[in-house]
Amino acid sequence: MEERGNISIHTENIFPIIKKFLYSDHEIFLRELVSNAVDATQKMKRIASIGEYKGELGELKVKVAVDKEARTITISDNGIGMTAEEIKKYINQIAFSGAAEFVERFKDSGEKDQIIGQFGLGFYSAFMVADRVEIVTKSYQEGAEAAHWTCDGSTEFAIIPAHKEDRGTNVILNVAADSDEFLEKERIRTILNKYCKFLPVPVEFEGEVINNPNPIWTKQPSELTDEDYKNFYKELYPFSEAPLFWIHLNVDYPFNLTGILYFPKIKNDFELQRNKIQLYSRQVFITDEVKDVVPEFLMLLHGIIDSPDIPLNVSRSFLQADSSVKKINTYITKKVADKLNENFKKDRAGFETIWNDVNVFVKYGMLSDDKFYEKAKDFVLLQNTEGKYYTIEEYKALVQANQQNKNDQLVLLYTTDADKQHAFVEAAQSRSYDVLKLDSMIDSHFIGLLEQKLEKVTLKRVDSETIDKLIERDETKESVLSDKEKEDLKGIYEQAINNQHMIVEVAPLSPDDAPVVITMPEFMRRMKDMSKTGGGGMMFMGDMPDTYNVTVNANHPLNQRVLNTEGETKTAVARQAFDLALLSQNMLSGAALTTFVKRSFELMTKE
Ligand SMILES: Nc1ncnc2c1ncn2[C@@H]1O[C@H](COP(=O)(O)OP(=O)(O)OP(=O)(O)O)[C@@H](O)[C@H]1O
Repeated sequence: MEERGNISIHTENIFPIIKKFLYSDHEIFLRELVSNAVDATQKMKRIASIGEYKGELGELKVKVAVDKEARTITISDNGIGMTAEEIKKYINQIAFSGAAEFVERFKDSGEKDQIIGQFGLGFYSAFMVADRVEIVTKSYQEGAEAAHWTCDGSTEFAIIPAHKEDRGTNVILNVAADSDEFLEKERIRTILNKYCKFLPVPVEFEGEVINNPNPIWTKQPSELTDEDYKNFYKELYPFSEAPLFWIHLNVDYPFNLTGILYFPKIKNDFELQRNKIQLYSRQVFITDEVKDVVPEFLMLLHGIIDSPDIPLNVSRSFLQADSSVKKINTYITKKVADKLNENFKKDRAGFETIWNDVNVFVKYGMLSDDKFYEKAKDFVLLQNTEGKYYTIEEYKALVQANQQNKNDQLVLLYTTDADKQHAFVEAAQSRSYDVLKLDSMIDSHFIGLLEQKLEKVTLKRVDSETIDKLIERDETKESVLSDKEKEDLKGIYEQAINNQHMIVEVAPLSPDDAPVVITMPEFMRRMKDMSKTGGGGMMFMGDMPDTYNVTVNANHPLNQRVLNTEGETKTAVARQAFDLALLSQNMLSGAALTTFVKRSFELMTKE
């Protein structure tokens, strides 16, 4: 006997609204229906395990089939099935009211783009691609009669008795004219691969099981070998280099979370490596946009997070404030820090070999998360120009005796380019100073962080001052020139250089130091760096030409010669000395270099 009825929901015509809402993400209908089928088989397994089902369980499985001729997609399972009464309750009432609620909540929301794809619409999502949906189902309960339900997405439905041998449910979608793409086998295969790859029950398509029902994150770490982790990484990212190491996440209180996070080999273009963490909920793929769920600095990691506690059906602003999301954030941060610390402690040499790959990530974490800083400060490594690694404390101890200035500040020297700044590095080494290599993009921020966190420590780039001033002592150097001679020498150089952005100063350095030294003060360069990365409200600095200090060494014999030379040669020699200083710092190029070479030949010819 056929029964017809009306689905009792208040919103009329939710179908067109939903279709419009989910326009960009129609494909999730398959995820929803396959997950329902998986749920039904898992419920069956549970019912059998507690002895409430005496019949044959069979091999629990979900099948997906496409019939292009008949224009249908069928999702079948041998799960618990439904009686006609249950269809009325679960499909007519629950599924439809869920869809109605969705429309009510989000129809005026400006955030709809963000929630699309994260909000599981459940069974109703079938109507995004089908103009008629049928359910043929038979409950596992003894003596149950099969039922056949049909609905065109409006609020009307029909149920008739049906003939079905086996327990379980077939959901048949009669694909709508505008959804032809879903009748293509390849399209269906792609969608299954995206969302269903790790569902816990075998999913068969075209005679093949398309999923891995027991992915390694659902197992205990003690059951797994390094090979297992590496193979799984390959399965996820077939084209990536092997990971450096990994963390197996596994908590069930106060929230539920499993997963594996891999440390990839990080290239400097880390922007490109984002969206490599996939979010699952009970092995169903949800999204690879895990912003807000995973701390920002951990977005560089790869892998999988699986949690039913992450609310998927809410908007982004809600997600940020959600307490389980916050706890998950804290937990992941802690696990990552602990893992790094463990690697550092267990195998210092090994840790040093991967430092190049993890340093950007660790520094990024220290900058963006205070709790991470507190843990990482004990294993973050500093590398010097000789390639040796030190922790912060080890390094402070190393330079303590020799690099304290007159104000009791420890001055840590660094280079951003050991080749270009070679003359300065060498000058520093001649005084037995140690020089750190801080040359990645993140280091300019990291330097600021160290100064802010470490007491009585300041960092200076080797070329920010002349060697005497780099680490200031109380001693004053005698000048062999009188004040009048110094004044004259300054005038000669100013005339020879003839550039208002080169500030000339005559100072008594050691006779062994270079005759002319060009430096850019640390604070000036940092402000310019900040303006380049857009921070600190220093935008205007970016447009200013570089200004340098030119220190003329009063005690160098060359400068005494400049003073004593007559005529044009005087300026030529001063200019020559200045150009040589530029040259040693890779600052001489183009026309200036050509002029320099010509002048060199002229001076040599004169001698
Ligand atoms: N293949 C199936 N076998 C048995 N029962 C099913 C099947 N598909 C759906 N149901 C029943 O219909 C109900 C409604 O399904 P629907 O997908 O709309 O919501 P849900 O699965 O409860 O929640 P979600 O929004 O997470 O999908 C299910 O809870 C289940 O009881």
